[in-house]
Amino acid sequence: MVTFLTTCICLLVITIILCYFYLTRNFNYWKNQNVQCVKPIPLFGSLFSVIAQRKSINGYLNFLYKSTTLPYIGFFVIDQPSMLIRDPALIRRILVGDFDSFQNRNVLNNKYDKYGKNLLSLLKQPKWKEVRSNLTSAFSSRKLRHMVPLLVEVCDDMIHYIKTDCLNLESIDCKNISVNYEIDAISTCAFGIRTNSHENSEFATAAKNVLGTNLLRAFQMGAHFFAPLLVKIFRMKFCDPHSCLFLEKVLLKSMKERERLKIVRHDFLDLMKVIRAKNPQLFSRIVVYHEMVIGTFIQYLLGGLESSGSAMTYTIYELCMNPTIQTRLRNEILTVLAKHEIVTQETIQEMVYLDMVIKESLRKYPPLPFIDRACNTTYTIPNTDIVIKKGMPVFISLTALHHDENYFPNPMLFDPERFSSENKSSITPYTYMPFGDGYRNCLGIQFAILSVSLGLINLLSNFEVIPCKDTPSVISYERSSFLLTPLHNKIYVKFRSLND
Ligand code: HEM
Repeated sequence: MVTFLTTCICLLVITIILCYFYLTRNFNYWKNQNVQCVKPIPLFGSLFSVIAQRKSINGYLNFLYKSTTLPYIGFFVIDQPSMLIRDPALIRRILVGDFDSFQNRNVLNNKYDKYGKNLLSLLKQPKWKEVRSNLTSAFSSRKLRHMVPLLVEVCDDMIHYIKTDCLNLESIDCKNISVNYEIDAISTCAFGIRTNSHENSEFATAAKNVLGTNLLRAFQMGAHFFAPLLVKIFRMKFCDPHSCLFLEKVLLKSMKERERLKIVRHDFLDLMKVIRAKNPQLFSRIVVYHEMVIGTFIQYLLGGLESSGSAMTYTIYELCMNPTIQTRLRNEILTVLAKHEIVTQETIQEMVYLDMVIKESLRKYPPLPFIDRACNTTYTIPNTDIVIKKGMPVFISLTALHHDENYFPNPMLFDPERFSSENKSSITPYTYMPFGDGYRNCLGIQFAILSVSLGLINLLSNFEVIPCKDTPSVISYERSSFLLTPLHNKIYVKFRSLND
């Protein structure tokens, strides 16, 4: 009995020692190359504060950025050496000049994940390039022109909802209104599905739950970035499968209906038919085609609803806290609208101050607060001996760059003048990138700006936004989210009719 117990203890000690050596095998990687780095802890790497939920991943990258003035700093994602790039010139190389060495994101693309495997943002080369070039034309200026009247209808739903349900409320969560508006905007413009998410629809709930709202979902998503082994072992999914299944059924029903009635809308679904006809070998099986369409539908919702919804929310919040800016913007909107019978893309382009306000809002609050790339070759940082090995992730903190006093003096001040025609040329390249940059930047930039602009035009020409008792004086953020999500995912304001 004693021998058995001794053997067990010995085996346990040996296992612990082996695990220790395995988990710490890379811990000298940066030290050996004389790169400043954060001291790692076995099992957590440098991410103890993130795993313990003391900091969000965005908060951690921000902290790393501020902890040095050097062009880069090393850290460890569990056992994997990783790097935060601070220097704009090196950022430019990674995103553009040396893109061939940084074509993929660090996030895992899991072949067992029916919905996740077709998300463009998760795809790896060479499939990524093929899909991206096919999808790019969905957002051409001609397509966007067709979308304006559809977006106007969706704005009408939002304004109607606020007028009938919100005006006598003391506080209204403008995040919920903005996200509902964006769900309707993406669904109608890209897929011809007319939803009214403000009316508490099942569709809106499923769309919001794709990313998930609870801690387990946050963990599963985070694991795709930081613990791919766990994803493989436990066959985790990037998106919530129940919500995806619901959305799949709605989409397939809408596709069948369009086939039956021979409806042509020149939207994303029609574009997918053209792509299929041009690439029969790619979509030889209907299941593959459907998976691709559904994957893209979910990608647009994922890419669009939280980020565009947040962009609109934070802009509303800043306008609420800065009444002078709000009045100036409303005056511009009303003056331009008075000159035109209908709103078109040209009408929106005349609203120069609106563009400045949105840009400043995306600076102060980049909805996707960091971007990442995985090195796909062995890369030596130019003019140094520092090697980034194949497979190593590099990160760029958008929040940290956007809030860097050296690039944006008095960074916490909401000042749209930074983007006036006189001032914008003095912004250092690669320090302002709310949509990322380079070949793998955001696919939906123009659509995002169009939908946020139209949403704000309609809100401000109907209502005044004022603070209420629940409006925070400074915004705090959720620590479990990798997006820039406000605390409890809510921001309260009050809407007052302009006719009062
Ligand atoms: C204000 C709103 C938005 C913001 C701030 C935003 C921001 C971003 C950022 C920072 C990235 C990563 C870029 C990089 O790694 O360099 C990204 C990627 C992406 N975004 Fe957006 N986005 C917005 C709206 C949208 C919309 C409306 C759509 C689609 C309808 C969309 C679709 C995508 C896709 C598909 C990708 C992945 C592109 C690829 O990997 O090739 N985004 N977005």
